Amino acid sequence: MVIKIRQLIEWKQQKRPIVVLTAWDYPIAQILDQAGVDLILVGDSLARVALGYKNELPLTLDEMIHHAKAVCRGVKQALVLVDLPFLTYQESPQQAIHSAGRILKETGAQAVKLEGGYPAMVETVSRLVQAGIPVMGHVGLTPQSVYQIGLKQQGKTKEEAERILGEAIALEQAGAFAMLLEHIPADLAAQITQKLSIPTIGIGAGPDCDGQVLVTADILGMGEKSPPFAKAYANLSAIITQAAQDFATEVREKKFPR
Ligand SMILES: Nc1nc2c(c(=O)[nH]1)N[C@@H](CNc1ccc(C(=O)N[C@@H](CCC(=O)O)C(=O)O)cc1)CN2
Ligand SMILES: CC(C)(CO)C(=O)C(=O)O
Ligand SMILES: [Mg+2]
Repeated sequence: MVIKIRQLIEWKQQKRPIVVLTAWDYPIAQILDQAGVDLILVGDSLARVALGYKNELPLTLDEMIHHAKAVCRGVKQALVLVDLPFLTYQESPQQAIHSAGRILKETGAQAVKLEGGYPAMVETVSRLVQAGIPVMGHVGLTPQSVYQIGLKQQGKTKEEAERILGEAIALEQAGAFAMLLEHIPADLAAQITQKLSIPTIGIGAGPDCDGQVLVTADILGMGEKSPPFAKAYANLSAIITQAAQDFATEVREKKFPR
């Protein structure tokens, strides 16, 4: 990991966009790292895209650590950051320090991300940062609250937009080093980006964030139900299907091996 956290603030000041993608295993991490991605997020979206769960909630800390270790083995340059899974940090600051501590000690990742900017979570972020653990905040659509808020865009009303802006400011004051903004109106994301001195990383948050993230399964055309804001830059599921069918045909026609 050659890219350091202090670098991110310089990139914001220089208006150099920050490139973030998710990874969940060694080969994908290695390819993304060598492609020059700045930050690699071991997102809890791996629950869906790698493990077949219907949402992020079932993912355990042990499962996350298992994947994060594989990712870190493949990365030389990028900064690796890991999502704290659902209910591995919401109980108390102690629980958050314990979980984040396991991630940093057991995987080699440099930072964690957690969801929410309500007062108790701001306190948790402050405690993590005081303990020496770098934290990225995540506001707007927080997928771990799917049973309360669904997966629709957040921050459409003036009150909601003000609450999200306030959460982002409070998390920055608590010591977060960057802020993920998910599925909020572009003008709200632009306003938050302008107000914060730490970088914002957007997903479904318009073009004016300091960086952009997408889930790698979505950019590869492997996402089963990709969000409306995702973009597929390849169609890997078609390529894999073709390769599997070509192999099957050659085996059945006794053309492979030869
Ligand atoms: N692979 C994949 N998985 C993910 C994410 C991703 O980026 N890609 N991101 C997180 C989930 N976020 C969303 C955000 C929006 C939607 C989505 O689809 N929204 C519809 C509404 C869907 C609904 O209401 O049910 C809309 O129009 O806004 C789905 C997952 C975690 N899992
Ligand atoms: C990329 C992002 C922000 C999408 O919610 C994420 O947190 C994940 O992949 O788990
Ligand atoms: Mg996540």
